[in-house]
Amino acid sequence: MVDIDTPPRFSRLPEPLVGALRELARTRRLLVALDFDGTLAPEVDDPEKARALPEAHAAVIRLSKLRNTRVALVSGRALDSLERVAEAPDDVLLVGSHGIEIRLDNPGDEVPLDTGEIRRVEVLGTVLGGVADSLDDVWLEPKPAGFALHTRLATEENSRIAHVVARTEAASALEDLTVREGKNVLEFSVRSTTKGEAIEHLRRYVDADAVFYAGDDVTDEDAFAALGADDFGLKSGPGTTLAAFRVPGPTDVAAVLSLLADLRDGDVHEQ
Ligand SMILES: O=P(O)(O)OC[C@H]1O[C@H](O[C@H]2O[C@H](CO)[C@@H](O)[C@H](O)[C@H]2O)[C@H](O)[C@@H](O)[C@@H]1O
Repeated sequence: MVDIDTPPRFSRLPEPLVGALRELARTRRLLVALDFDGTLAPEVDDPEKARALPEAHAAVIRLSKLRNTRVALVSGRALDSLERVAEAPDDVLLVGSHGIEIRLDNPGDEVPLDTGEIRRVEVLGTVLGGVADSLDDVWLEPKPAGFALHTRLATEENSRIAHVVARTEAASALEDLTVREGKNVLEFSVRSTTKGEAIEHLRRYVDADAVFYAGDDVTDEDAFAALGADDFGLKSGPGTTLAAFRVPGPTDVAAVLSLLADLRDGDVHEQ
């Protein structure tokens, strides 16, 4: 590990953040866990068109090839959707559906839905499908254990109605649903796993001495809450957070990841 000045291209990053990153880079075994939408990838209207910024994608690949370093993507997306948009190498661990779906190194780590849960997902689909069909520009994204009700392109009024009616009708049709509010999206699931539980699972699986986590949305706060004193939490964008550090958005997240990769492979140099 070298300890020289931060290269000029990283000079916009706050000094306390860079100092803490240098400390983290010395960790023996590191887990780098990353949210996808709003963190690696800028937000777009069509979720299928979201892609990580090129610098973020390159940093993910570099970090995943470093010794004693594992990278995980921890997303609210269904696992198959995350696989498509993330275009990550096989050695990157993937967590989808806010922790419900997990792709580790070996197949068979998944916990399939039981018949009761499958039936509940079907009922949920009928109820939420009715809400989406009744309002312009409100649409339903299916996931294995539930649905995301998207309102990004809807008017404020339709968005408000969608949220109220969907919550009310889903609650009267099914008990004990997990409902999560995100950016222009309301998510319903028949399982209650969180990103925080996913981080704890990954920490044990990787046997990490420290964890780096970056995220932008309300559901990422569960992951930040799972971090300890030796870990590093990075919030992307505005909003209340438990993370110790914040950057304005995906462009700066990419810069932080590039610097972490440089520091971790002892290759910091003037560019
Ligand atoms: O946990 P994440 O990786 O941040 O995933 C959260 C949700 O991301 C997607 O929706 C969000 O991003 C879309 C693309 O930028 C945007 O159109 C939408 O308004 C956002 O809510 C995804 O579609 C959801 O399934 C994820 O749960």
